[in-house]
Amino acid sequence: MEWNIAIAQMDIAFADPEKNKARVKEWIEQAASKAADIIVLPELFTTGYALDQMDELADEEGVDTITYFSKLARDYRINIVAGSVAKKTDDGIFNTMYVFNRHGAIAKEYSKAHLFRLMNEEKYLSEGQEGGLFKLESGPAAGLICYDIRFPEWVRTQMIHPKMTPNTLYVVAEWPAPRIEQWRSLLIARAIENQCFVVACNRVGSDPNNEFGGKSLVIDPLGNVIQEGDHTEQLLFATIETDDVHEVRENIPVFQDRRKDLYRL
Ligand SMILES: NC(=O)CCC(=O)C(=O)O
Repeated sequence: MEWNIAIAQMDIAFADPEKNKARVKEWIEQAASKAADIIVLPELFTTGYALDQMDELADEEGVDTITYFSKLARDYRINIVAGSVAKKTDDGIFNTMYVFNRHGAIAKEYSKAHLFRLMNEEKYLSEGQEGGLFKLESGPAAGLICYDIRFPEWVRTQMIHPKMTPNTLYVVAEWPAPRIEQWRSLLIARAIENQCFVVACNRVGSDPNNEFGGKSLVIDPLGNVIQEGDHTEQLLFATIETDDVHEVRENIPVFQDRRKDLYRL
């Protein structure tokens, strides 16, 4: 299926959810006006890494995020990978991705599984316990949040689910500029080893602790970069053909050739 993607490579106003939500609405309007099927937003796009203010800023049970983005998805008939937001629950605060389909229904809620100590996440946030698989009209997909991409075993766990093999990985991030080449290499590796598309949205700009690197990417199942952002705010577009995944997997049948007798995954 031909699938038109928009990536909102945005700056994030620190600790200012209302400003960020208003800004994102504009990106969604623009993406929809250019016939995008889906728009992808960055990690913690409502608050940024205002971790020590999360008690006040985090969205109680995600209600505000669900109400706001479900309506936008429906109004603009666009699927939304709503990056991630801080979600407050009785079990702690999670770094949670919401995916809405174009009817406004929640297709997925996924909380970041691997917390990034270098940015103090483990001091303020709780770890997600479940995988990121979901389905849209374009077929099976999976969500990953930033540091998650450093764990190929976690990505592979999603890919070998008995009921569906994602054709696309959606990655949302606040990845700092000094390690941006690692971001690029890791994403290309995940695309090649899993023979799938990777659609990755990183923020730009800076907060009190980090400068962020942009370089949002769309990568095909052979590892070719088909769209790439620079380090400025921009709405990026790409069209992918999700059926290409089948040809690549037939040509080099990595999933069939796995030695399940030699390793556990
Ligand atoms: N927000 C994050 O998870 C950042 C991950 C990161 O920078 C890394 O190097 O890994």
